[in-house]
Amino acid sequence: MFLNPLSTFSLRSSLRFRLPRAFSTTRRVSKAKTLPSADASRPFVKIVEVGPRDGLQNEKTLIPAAVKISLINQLTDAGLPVVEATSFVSPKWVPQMGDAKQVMAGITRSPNVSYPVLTPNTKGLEAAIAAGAEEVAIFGAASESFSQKNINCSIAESIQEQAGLRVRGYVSCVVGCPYEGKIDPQAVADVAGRLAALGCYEISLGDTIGVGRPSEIRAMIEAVSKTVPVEKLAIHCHDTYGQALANIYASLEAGIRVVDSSVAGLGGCPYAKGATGNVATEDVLAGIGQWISNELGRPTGSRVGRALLAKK
Ligand SMILES: CC(C)(COP(=O)([O-])OP(=O)([O-])OC[C@H]1O[C@@H](n2cnc3c(N)ncnc32)[C@H](O)[C@@H]1OP(=O)([O-])[O-])[C@@H](O)C(=O)NCCC(=O)NCCSC(=O)C[C@@](C)(O)CC(=O)[O-]
Repeated sequence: MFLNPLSTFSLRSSLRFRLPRAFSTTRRVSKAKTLPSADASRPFVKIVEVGPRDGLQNEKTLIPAAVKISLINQLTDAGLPVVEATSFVSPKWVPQMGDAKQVMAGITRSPNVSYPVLTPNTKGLEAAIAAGAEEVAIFGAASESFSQKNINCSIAESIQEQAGLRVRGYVSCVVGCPYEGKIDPQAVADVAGRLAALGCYEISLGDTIGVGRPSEIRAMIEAVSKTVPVEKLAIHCHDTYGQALANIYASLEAGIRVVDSSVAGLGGCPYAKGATGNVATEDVLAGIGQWISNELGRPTGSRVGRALLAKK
């Protein structure tokens, strides 16, 4: 019998994590005067599962569509509220996502779950709509070189291409770029601001190559939140140097309440050499579980949480 390992996390009850008092306004004011405080009206964290898209796009061996469909269905059954399903990009650039239409046709959609798909241009958008996508994610980079390598156009062109949509937006390379090195937080704020101006309901800030440190993530969020309200921001951390959980913690302190993650830590970007997978959904859940247990002054009741934490 196949045992769904995610079921051990009781995901259904942990889709939205109520934050402990450590993140209440009173305790945060002294820490971050310039950032909007986490407050009682936003006491939950939403997980956006990106495993089927970001997680699989860089796999060298073509994965059968049936396996991708089964993965999405299992993640849906586990209770995740958002499962990014695939991307409508050029199969010449990312062959692994060449079956996007088939995947969209094969999944069993839950009315309570969103299945955004990544679209780089109008052609991708049209194909996504034809395949029944109800939500798309668009992406720009904070680095001009990464934009050229990733989607073969400038940052400005990438945003123009998709103007007029109400969609989720990504900004890649928010602290570091594989081609340009360190990225100025203001460059991130500029791209995020333009995506927000297009009407993106949420903008996910991607540490694409996982080089960020908590202090840099915090400074970057501080800069972006002067342009885009922190309520509209999400964090998307790759775990190349094992800093993703610390960076997510810093993001929560800075007021972010949406965290992208990928089951089993799958992932990587074909145009970001050396970048490893996203932070694992299981680790985010175990980390948050450990954190709330600490707040409550008792050990976590999760066997998987204990096993994962024992390894750290
Ligand atoms: C944007 C393009 C297409 C430009 O690629 P191009 O070669 O400049 O585009 P083109 O307009 O010259 O078209 C070339 C060929 O692709 C076709 N084409 C054109 N568009 C599409 C499409 N949508 N779907 C299917 N086919 C398409 C088009 O029809 C043509 O076919 P041909 O005439 O040669 O037979 C290409 O660069 C591309 O597909 N890039 C995708 C790269 C990608 O998927 N990267 C990974 C995602 S980003 C990421 O992972 C980061 C993120 C979001 O997770 C956040 C983070 O971690 O920071």
